Amino acid sequence: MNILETKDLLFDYSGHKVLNGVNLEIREGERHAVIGPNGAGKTTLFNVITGSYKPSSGSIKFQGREISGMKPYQLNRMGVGRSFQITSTFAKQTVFQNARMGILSKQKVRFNPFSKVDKMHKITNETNLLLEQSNLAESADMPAGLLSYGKNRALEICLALSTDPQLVMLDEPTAGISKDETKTLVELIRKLTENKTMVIIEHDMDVVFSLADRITVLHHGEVLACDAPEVIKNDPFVKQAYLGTLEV
Ligand SMILES: Nc1ncnc2c1ncn2[C@@H]1O[C@H](COP(=O)(O)OP(=O)(O)OP(=O)(O)O)[C@@H](O)[C@H]1O
Repeated sequence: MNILETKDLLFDYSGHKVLNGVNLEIREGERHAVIGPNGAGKTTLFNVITGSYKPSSGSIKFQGREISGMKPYQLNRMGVGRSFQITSTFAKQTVFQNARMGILSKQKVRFNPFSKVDKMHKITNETNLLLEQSNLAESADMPAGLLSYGKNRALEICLALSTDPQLVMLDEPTAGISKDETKTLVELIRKLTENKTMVIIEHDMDVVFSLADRITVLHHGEVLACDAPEVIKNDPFVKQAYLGTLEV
């Protein structure tokens, strides 16, 4: 069953067509990578699916329900979580406070020191558990701005998952981090997205091929191919889109 489907999705920036009829099918429970050359429209597609941009036309269905045009917070409440390419954590807040925000929003409550003690206690426990699972427990009291870049990316993923979404969308989670940090982050992503559906935009092909069950290739705002990694790896049109050559 498909958890997410887009049909004939169109989007343009003041006349500059970026999504030219995207038909995407994401199966429930899979880890799905969206790849494509720079400027193919990957981030725009994410922004349209997660409600930051309204599509010019076309349909987006999440769990069978039309979500096109819904606001990001509505989609978040329905079970769609996302991370951003650019760090979106609050630098002056501690790692714990950053993580707690997501947990609070899931419970639809604001932090209030006068709230019932057991309610806040539950939220503190959940936050600590999430930080532990994300290997961030030791940095809980540190301002997020002082984390290493790699740990900040881990916090980013932790935030995307803090609302316990069924579908999590990660935009280039490993951008700008070292090979070693990438390995650690990939293992973290694998662990945290178990039993969830994940869609990831990623340029690092080692990450793509080690994580993805299926891959969609976007090219000039259209789906060029969608298949298992072994098939995509050997697709001559994909090679051409990436390398500008048809050598096989
Ligand atoms: N805010 C914007 N206003 C106008 N054009 C934009 C805007 N954002 C992106 N574009 C253009 O839309 C096209 C697709 O950009 P997008 O960032 O979605 O591609 P991408 O596949 O994610 O690229 P990359 O891999 O480099 O991140 C590009 O031509 C880009 O210049």
